[in-house]
Amino acid sequence: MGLVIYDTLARRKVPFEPAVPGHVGIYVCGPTVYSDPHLGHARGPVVYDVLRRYLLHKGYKVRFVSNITDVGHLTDDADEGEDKIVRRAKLERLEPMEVADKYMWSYFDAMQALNVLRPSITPRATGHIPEMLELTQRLLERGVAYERKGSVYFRVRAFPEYGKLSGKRLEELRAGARVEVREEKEDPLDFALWKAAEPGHIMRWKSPWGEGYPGWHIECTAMSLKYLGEGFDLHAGGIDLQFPHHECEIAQAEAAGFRFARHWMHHNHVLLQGEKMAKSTGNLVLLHDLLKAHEPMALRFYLLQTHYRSPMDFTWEGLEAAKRGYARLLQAYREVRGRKKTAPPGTTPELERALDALEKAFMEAIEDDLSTPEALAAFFTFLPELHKLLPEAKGESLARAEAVFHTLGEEILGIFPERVLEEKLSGPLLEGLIELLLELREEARRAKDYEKSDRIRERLRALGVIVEDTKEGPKWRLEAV
Ligand SMILES: Nc1ncnc2c1ncn2[C@@H]1O[C@H](COP(=O)(O)OP(=O)(O)OP(=O)(O)O)[C@@H](O)[C@H]1O
Ligand SMILES: [Zn+2]
Repeated sequence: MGLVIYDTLARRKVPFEPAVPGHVGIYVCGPTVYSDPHLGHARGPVVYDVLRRYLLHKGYKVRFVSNITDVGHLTDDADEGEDKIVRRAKLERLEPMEVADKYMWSYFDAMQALNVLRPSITPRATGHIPEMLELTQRLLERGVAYERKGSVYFRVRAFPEYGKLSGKRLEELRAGARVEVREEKEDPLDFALWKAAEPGHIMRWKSPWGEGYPGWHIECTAMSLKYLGEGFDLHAGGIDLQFPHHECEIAQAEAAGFRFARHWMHHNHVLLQGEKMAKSTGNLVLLHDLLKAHEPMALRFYLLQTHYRSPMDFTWEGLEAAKRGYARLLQAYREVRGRKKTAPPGTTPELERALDALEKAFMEAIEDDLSTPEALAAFFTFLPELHKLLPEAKGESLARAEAVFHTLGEEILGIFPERVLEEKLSGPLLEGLIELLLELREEARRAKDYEKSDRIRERLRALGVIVEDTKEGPKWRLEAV
């Protein structure tokens, strides 16, 4: 495979070679489902969807695991604070699982609209408590974890490689660490694997150390190892997860004696007015609002216009520009399809050469650390050439052009689902056409051309549109059945 990715752990671009030939295992940290998703939540799924689509195109079998966090993610991302789901449940007066389901489906709906392939497995944290308990137990047995008052903490001191992913140094972290209110930890850097449930805490499970609930980091270690096995190919997520979440995931897995992910990828944030778009701060644009008002594929195109490792500043002007760019591309694809139907047989050598150049530039871009902006640029370099050649283009070359649009645009980038190619007449257009026919019919009646006015009414009736002449003029309705 020619793919090279920037591996956060190696701190450089490395060839992406799966451990088992022909198979790729990917784990992407999914959302904590306590509110509706914002645009930032779509970036990772769309980026890793392109990676997955590229691998599928290359013939790999891909197992793509992306979890749902429905317990254990606390409000301050550390070991204090309230569970995000529980807090929302109190606010909305719902069961915690009602909150989780409500926002999980809200997230899935948005992902479907964005043409993101469904994960092969979507494990929920609450469905994997036994696996987390087993891993915690194993860490205790190996002396890298300890129990205090029903909670179990990971002993960071016992894992000298802690910090290798984020490049953070233990002394600096320790100097900057908050001193915990409860003096349970041996070291402020230690983190919870299991937390004792306080009286009244709703989400709780039985454990060897009393009733409690899991820490956020242990979820992903347990679920990724369960479904992808030791030494799986890729673990990915947003850069905010690099530390502490992913650093802790590595510590838990490796201190337990398991080989963990071979490669790590992190996508940068979507920003709004220079700040991270985030539900916790309310600095956001909701995905559902965007998807209602704008073509979802233009939104996907917008996300892909920035390289995943660069921050992306969301602006309304940027979105409008992306819509125009996407429309140009889609229009060209539709024209190719239209012309192909009537074109004479044969090939057009210049078009063949332009397609060769497009395919080469596109694949080089994707294989160079998933450079979707350059892959899109390759299309825009191709467009003027295409428009020049279209009027004279021959059938076989047009058929190839259509296939190239499909392979690169839909199979790999996922921006041309069947839906956008159908040039369907929509409601407002059809209503306008009926109104226009009724106007012409009125003109015919005024000119006493009854043969024409009756013909219009009969033809409409045959199509299921009933025209009635009333005192206020002609009215129309659709036949009930
Ligand atoms: N603005 C953003 N841009 C890109 N990715 C984001 C952004 N915000 C969150 N993510 C990513 O979305 C995934 C799910 O995030 P999660 O639900 O844990 O977010 P959160 O931290 O609870 O919410 P938020 O950060 O919005 O307050 C993570 O991989 C995270 O990195
Ligand atoms: Zn995770």
